Amino acid sequence: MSTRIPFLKGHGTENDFVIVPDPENTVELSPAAVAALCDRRAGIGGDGLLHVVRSAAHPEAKGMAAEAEWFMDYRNGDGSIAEMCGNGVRVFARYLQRAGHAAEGDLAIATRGGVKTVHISKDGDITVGMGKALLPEGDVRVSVGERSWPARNVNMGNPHAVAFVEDLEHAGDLLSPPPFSPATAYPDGVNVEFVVDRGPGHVAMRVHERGSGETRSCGTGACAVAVAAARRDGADPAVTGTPVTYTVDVPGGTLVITERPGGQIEMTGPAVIVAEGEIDAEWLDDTAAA
Ligand SMILES: N[C@@H](CCC[C@H](N)C(=O)O)C(=O)O
Repeated sequence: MSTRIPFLKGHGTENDFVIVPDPENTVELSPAAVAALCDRRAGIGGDGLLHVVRSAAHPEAKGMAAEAEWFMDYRNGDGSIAEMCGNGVRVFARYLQRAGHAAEGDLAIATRGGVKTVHISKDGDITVGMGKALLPEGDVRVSVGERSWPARNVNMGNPHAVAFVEDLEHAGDLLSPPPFSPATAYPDGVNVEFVVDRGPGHVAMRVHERGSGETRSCGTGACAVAVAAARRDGADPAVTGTPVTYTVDVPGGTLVITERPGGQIEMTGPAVIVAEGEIDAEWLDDTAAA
């Protein structure tokens, strides 16, 4: 009988993930293996994969082990690596709670974007301290078909281009990455958000994620959108000393983003585990090798 690898499936505002608990980092997850697992027809299906490893057991996270016991080794659905995943880190925390590795309250999680603190609350939502946004200077444009828009360049550990549009339908089918200019703006690719206003402090977005395609939510993207909207609206907590909160509707739900006067951004939203099972290791090896 072939070896079985435990997995779970979870989502945060319908940004969905295959979760592979692997405390001692013994499961080899090549890019091809991750893409096979995230395949929605031939695999389990997911926008990305959360490899759950003890920080001390992962070469990229050893240095964070004193601060955070667990490392979120996040991968995009195409197998590529990203610095950070805002919905993923909440789902990661939910898994740790379910597995008995964490209780309600605060928990530090190591990510490639540094150590993040999540708060698991009684009401079921999970808040994550996302750190500060960087707003690199430079004009960027993104386009879809004949239309193009100026985009705000926001870095949440990973790169985002935020475009305010008149109608979310103008983003089209988002089956391929929206072109951007100048072509040198994002040498490692970019996540692109299309945003419309819904009311004061309230916006809605669609996103094309680097390495995953259009997803029903993106946590880092929602934070980038909230910061871009705040600056557009003339709100900067560093100047006023007052926190600024935006509600961001995504196709899969709603996220609430608050930027504090020190620049720290907090994101609150749901995180759900929906299933668990076992992966056939022989299938995974064969598929990844094909
Ligand atoms: N869905 C995530 C972002 C995942 C990484 C992104 N695709 C990238 O390549 O930067 C989120 O919730 O933040």
